[in-house]
Amino acid sequence: MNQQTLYNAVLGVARQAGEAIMQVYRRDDHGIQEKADKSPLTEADLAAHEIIKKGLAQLTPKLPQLSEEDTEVPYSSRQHWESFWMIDPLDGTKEFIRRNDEFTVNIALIHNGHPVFGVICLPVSGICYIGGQQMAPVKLIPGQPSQPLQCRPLQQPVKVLASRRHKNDRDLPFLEKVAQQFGPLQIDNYGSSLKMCVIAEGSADLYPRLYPTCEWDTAAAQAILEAAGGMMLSGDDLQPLRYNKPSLLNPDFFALGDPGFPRQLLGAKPST
Ligand SMILES: Nc1ncnc2c1ncn2[C@@H]1O[C@H](COP(=O)(O)O)[C@@H](OP(=O)(O)O)[C@H]1O
Ligand SMILES: [Mg+2]
Repeated sequence: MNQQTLYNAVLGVARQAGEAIMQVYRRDDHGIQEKADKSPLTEADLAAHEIIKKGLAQLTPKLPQLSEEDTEVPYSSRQHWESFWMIDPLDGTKEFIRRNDEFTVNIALIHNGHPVFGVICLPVSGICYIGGQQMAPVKLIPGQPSQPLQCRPLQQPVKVLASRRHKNDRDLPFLEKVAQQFGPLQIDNYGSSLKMCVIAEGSADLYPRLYPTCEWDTAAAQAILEAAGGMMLSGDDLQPLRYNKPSLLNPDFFALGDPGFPRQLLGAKPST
């Protein structure tokens, strides 16, 4: 199977997972449980996980998988993986539970610690974002021609994206610094990896994430955003986020539509 055929087949797997999620979403009862870390888990997360696991195993039997719903594999094993699938079967579980439609299916291919391909689907609308190093990034809207994704140059008012649920007391000092340089900001809130997609389609400039996330929350989005001309930089070293680390937690990061965004605004971490 050539690469484009494989990537399109992975898109099909993500869409199937989205359909399974919608079957649960339409029910009154989402089958909510609590995970060991107190975060919620629904029947939809598990149904999507199973579909993706089986679908990717059929397509690429030799490639390992790491999913939010199956993180048992120890670092001593996975550190030897050159390529693997990184999966968040349902990103934005809290949005799913609150029924605001802002949740996504995320599948990324990681190669040597970097995401080289990603697909993100929004089950409610059927919209998908797909792209990577070997595939021009596009937005797929059901019933419409595919739309190329291209980040926009930084413009004023600077449009900043933020989580709906997770905030940090370092957010405000950081945003004040950006506003001092660029003037009043426009701030929009979205759940899930959708925030990076909005930057990739050229509708926003910046998403500072100064609150923890895990590698599966960002991998697919990073592949798509980078292919669209943007960046996802670690707050630690201002280098692109890396994957398959001993800890699967991401550092603080900044998703940028314009790679020329002033580094001095990102570099000095605001005091806590
Ligand atoms: N304390 C924490 N540690 C690690 N990741 C966290 C976290 N709190 C939230 N997240 C991550 O943030 C994601 C939601 O981001 P947002 O607030 O932008 O919608 C969650 O995705 P899931 O819904 O897949 O669990 C979860 O992985
Ligand atoms: Mg997630």
